[in-house]
Amino acid sequence: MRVFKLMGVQTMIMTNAAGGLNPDYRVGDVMILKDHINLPGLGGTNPLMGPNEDRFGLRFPCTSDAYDRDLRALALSVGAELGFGDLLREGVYCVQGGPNFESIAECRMLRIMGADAIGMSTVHEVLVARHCGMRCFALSLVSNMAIMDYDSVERANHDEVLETGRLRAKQLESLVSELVDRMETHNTC
Ligand SMILES: O=P(O)(O)O[C@@H]1C[C@H](O)[C@@H](CO)O1
Ligand code: HPA
Repeated sequence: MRVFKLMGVQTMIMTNAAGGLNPDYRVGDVMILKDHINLPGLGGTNPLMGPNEDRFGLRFPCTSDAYDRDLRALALSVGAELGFGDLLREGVYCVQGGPNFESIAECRMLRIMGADAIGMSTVHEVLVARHCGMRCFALSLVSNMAIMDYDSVERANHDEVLETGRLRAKQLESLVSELVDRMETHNTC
């Protein structure tokens, strides 16, 4: 992120695959991140740990405005214009350390905590990007539904994640391309 910053990048667009926790979500939905829960961060692991690099940003950065409001609104309208507005959601992404998928009890806890989707990436990048003043937009492809039921015979697996990625690749490509075409290049932060 800091190399991008030094290269003059002002806006970061990030994508990930995530497990759906919100029962209204379906495999193949696309969730625009409006906020996150940084589980490793709450546990004391954070990419901004260590001496602060003052030339990049503040020691104690704010995260309540991590995901740019204008870009979120633009993505929703672009998705609607492209004809897949019904797939689009806005929600809270929770990051865990991985590489294992979550247990049933963990999924239930995360849902109670307010997470709509669970994954293993993106938040670290967002924290460093925001620390140095870059505008952030991120979306999650709901590649699988988290297992919440002890009677379920389903198992989270990476093959399903990859398969859903292939299924939605073209739509996500057009969404991101159109977003890039239309977004203002100036940094509003
Ligand atoms: O897009 P990311 O890397 O967050 O994708 C998720 C997390 C793991 O890399 C993988 C697990 O299936 O998908
Ligand atoms: N959990 C965590 N990370 C993920 C998942 C999941 O269910 N799906 C894709 N990445």
